[in-house]
Amino acid sequence: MGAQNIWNAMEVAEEARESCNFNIPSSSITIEISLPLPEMTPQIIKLCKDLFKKWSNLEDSRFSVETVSGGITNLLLKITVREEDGNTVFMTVRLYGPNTEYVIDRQRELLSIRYLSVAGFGAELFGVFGNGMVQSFINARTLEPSDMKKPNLAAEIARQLSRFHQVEIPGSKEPQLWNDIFKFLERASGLKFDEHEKQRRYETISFEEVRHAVNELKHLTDLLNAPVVYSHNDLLSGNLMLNDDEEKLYFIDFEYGSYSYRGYDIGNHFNEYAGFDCDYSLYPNKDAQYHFFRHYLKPDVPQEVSDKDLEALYVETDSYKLASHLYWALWALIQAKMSPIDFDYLGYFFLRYDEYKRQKAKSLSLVQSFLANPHTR
Ligand SMILES: Nc1ncnc2c1ncn2[C@@H]1O[C@H](COP(=O)(O)OP(=O)(O)OP(=O)(O)O)[C@@H](O)[C@H]1O
Repeated sequence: MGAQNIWNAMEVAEEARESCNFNIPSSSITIEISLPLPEMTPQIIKLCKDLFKKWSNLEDSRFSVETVSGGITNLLLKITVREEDGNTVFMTVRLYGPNTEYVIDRQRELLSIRYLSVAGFGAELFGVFGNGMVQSFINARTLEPSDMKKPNLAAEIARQLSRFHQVEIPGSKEPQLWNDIFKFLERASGLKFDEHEKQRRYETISFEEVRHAVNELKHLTDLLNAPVVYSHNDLLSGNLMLNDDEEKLYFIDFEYGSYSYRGYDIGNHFNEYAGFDCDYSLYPNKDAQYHFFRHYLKPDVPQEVSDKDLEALYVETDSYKLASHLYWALWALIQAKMSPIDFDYLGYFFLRYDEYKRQKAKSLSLVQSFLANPHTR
């Protein structure tokens, strides 16, 4: 994962276009992400004119550019274009953050965006350029962590996730979870920090122990033969948007999407109930999980889901939630070294790894007794 250079977006666009037969405008322009907005604005306008030829003669004053979010990973801008016929177009321009190619496979992302947007998910892709992409602006509010547990919203997220998991993305259907975790582990275990304090904290980590944890969990979860689906893999509140008037829920941000285990996507989502403070006591209880599973497994007739199917998905989700802790813990270590963002990524590693250790015994014994009981399978 992430082996390609982000600057090969043109090749990526070409490949996506060829394989999907979609016509995505592309531009070779790259935009320096660290520029202040007033200096960046003329370059963004130039980019829009280069991508969308119908605007090439439109006056610059008809474009306005504002910041939507500095995100943890990217810079997102809102572009408003007032066309001469009175029509107004709203778009977003996303600039990839520096070094994000170490944890994000842009080729995989771009291909999936195309197919997911055709299936009705996320923003529409309008164009790609050297270090980013242009998409439709979604008129909706971003959810808060506490929204996700509201029964109506949880049911809607489950229904949408069920549909999302049915989308077929061309290419290999091999689950990527463990490949990604092993790649992260390899990278994360060979880091060196310039700052003494960071290096000291990093050296307290036993990678032998982490490797053992990964192998043990892989071995056990493999025995579950969990269904493999196209997974979002980062379904946190910030990636869920809701238009309250239309009661329409949007999944956004497919940067981490890949074929993976359905229980992983759900367990990862449940871990996000912990919110920005990482309060894992907010992980949904069994009743709340069953509510979600019913709407996920049988969106039209949730009450008809069998106890056996509920229990199986409960065990699957509960074991893969551990994999989500390991994944994001290792991701954080790489970010601690690579990301220019001032965030305590090392601290985040310990938060996720410690939570894995806290949950491990209970979750592993649950899956072991499930596997040992032929009636549950
Ligand atoms: N197409 C869109 N239309 C309107 N708002 C959007 C759109 N895409 C993203 N946003 C808003 O910008 C925020 C950040 O977007 P996104 O999660 O894609 O960026 P990111 O840089 O990957 O952030 P992070 O790394 O924190 O997840 C979202 O939470 C949402 O509020």
